[in-house]
Amino acid sequence: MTLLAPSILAADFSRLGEETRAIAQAGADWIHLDVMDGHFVPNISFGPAVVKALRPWTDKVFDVHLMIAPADPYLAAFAEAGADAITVHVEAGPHIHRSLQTIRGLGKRAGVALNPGTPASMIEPVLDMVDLVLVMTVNPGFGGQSFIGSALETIARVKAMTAGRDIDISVDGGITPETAGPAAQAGANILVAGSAAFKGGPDHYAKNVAAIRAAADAAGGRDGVRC
Ligand SMILES: O=C(CO)[C@H](O)[C@H](O)COP(=O)(O)O
Repeated sequence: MTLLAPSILAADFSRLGEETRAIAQAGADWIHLDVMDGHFVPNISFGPAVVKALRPWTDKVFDVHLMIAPADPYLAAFAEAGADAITVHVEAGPHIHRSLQTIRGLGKRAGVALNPGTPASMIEPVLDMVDLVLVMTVNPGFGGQSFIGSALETIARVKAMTAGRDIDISVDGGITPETAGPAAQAGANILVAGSAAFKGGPDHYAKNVAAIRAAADAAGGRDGVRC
C-alpha cells in the first residue's frame, strides 16, 4: 500500500497539536513537517521547537523536510526534537554527503530532496547514504500549488536508479486524487499531501486521505516502508 504523509503546512496553525492528532487518526501513515527558512525558499514556517511541541500528539513517523540552507547546524536539533526521518535538499549546500552521514549518525532515516529543476543524476553518488528520495513536484516554499508534470520523469529516473535498493521514493507538491495515480505509477511509494489532505476541516480528513491513497493504489502503487 502506498503510504500517505500529510503535510501540516496546510493545517490550522492555531491548533497544530489537535490537527496533527486528527490527521493521524484519519489514517495518515507519516506526518510530514515542512521547515522553511526564508532563504533557501521564499517562506518561513517553523523550527525544532514546534516539532518538539507536536511530538506528544502522535506516535506516527515524523518526516521532517528541511528547506533550509545551511542544514547541517540544525540536524541535531531536529533529531532531538523527535524527527524520525530528516530530508535535506541536494541544492542546499556543497556537502550533501556530510549532511546525510550526520543524519544517519544521529540514528535517523536520511532523505535527500530534489527540486523540479534538478536532474536525478545529482543524487547518484550518495544513494548508498539514503533511505528516502523526495522528489518535489512543485517549486518548494508554498502549499496549494499545481503539480509539475515534468517531475514524473524525475520520479521514474529515481525509481530506475534505486532499483534493488531499500529506498523510499516520496513525492511532494500538488498531490490530489488526480495526481496521486500518475505519481505512484511513475514509482513513488510515499505521497506527501497538504491542501488535499486538510481540505474541508477535520470532518473530511479521513475521506481525503482515503481518496488519495485509493487513487495511488488503483494505479498500482508499491508498498512504502513502515518504520
Ligand atoms: O513542501 C511543500 C511546499 O514546499 C509542501 O509539503 C507541499 O507543497 C504540500 O502542499 P500541497 O499538497 O498543498 O501542494
